[in-house]
Amino acid sequence: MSNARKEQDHTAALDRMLQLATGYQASKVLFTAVRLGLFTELAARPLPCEELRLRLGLHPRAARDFFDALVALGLLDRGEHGYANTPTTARYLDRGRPGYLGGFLEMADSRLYDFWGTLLDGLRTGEPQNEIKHGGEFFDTLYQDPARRSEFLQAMTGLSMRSAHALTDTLDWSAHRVVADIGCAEGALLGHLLLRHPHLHGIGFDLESVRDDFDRRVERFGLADRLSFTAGDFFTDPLPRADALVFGHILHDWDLPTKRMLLRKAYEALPTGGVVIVYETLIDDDRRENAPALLMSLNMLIETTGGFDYTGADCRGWLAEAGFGDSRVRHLAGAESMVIGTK
Ligand SMILES: C[S@@+](CC[C@H](N)C(=O)[O-])C[C@H]1O[C@@H](n2cnc3c(N)ncnc32)[C@H](O)[C@@H]1O
Repeated sequence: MSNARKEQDHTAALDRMLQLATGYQASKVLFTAVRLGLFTELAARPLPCEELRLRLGLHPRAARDFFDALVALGLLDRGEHGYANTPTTARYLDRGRPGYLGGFLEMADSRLYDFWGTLLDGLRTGEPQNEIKHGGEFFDTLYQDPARRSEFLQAMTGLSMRSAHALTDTLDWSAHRVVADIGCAEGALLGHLLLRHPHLHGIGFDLESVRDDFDRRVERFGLADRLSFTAGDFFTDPLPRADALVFGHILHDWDLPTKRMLLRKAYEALPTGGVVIVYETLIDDDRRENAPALLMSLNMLIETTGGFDYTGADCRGWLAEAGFGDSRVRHLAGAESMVIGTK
């Protein structure tokens, strides 16, 4: 390799490193815009700088820099009528739209941003850095505060939306009748799936404390005759009987013995020919490429006592141990993939 080429490579790698080093600034600009409701404010029409500033209650000193930083980051457009949403922020960051993803960003800001500040402590001790840093169980502790519970569950809906759509569209559902979503949160996956596939019935299985949030969200779908909630604890209760069981972002919350236990329970609950669908930010088998999945695994260090993300090959191994004769990995959307095991 020539010296000039080596120098170019260094420069590119250095630029990338510096971009990573200041990534928290860009994150915080995005979080703050979501928290201010800036994208919702722009839903009806573009707004000139001064009007947008006044509506958001910002001091004049840095408002223009803030808005133009969002333009430079590709999160706003600016034209003759002022600042406007991009097609993507209009679709995903306007609180009035059904695809609103801001719940996840709001939670990333209000909880995770500070918790990640003590990543080093987590790496040194192996202990979570969130509300349970000084003891307690994650879901029990979080769900004691109804506002935090709802914020978390809405965040899950936002986080899982793209995979839920991909799962609905890419899998052949014609052979299935009853689908149970284990740890269903607000039930958005089942709502979307059942609207698209009218022959399906759905069971959302989650802790009793999630029931109200589930009912509130699925009411909008008008699916009361085909979609129900079963309260249960997957540590102590059997899983609902269904011919397809979905585990979305469940296994990564727990340690290896729990992951194995849940897949064994899934095997017991399914009829022959039934399927289990596990979806997450699966790490690539060589553990070099899917950075969001590896960062998600570190997020499990921050959030849980024993959770971690894993590769498709890992999951296929656990499925085989649980008795599933056949399994395959399929990409869903973005950094997420699913593993499908057939009994
Ligand atoms: C990380 S969230 C994933 C939610 C959803 N599946 C998704 O992908 O968006 C984990 C879910 O598991 C539920 N959960 C936690 N512990 C549980 C338990 N012991 N039994 C049943 N559900 C549980 C939580 O209430 C929460 O809804």
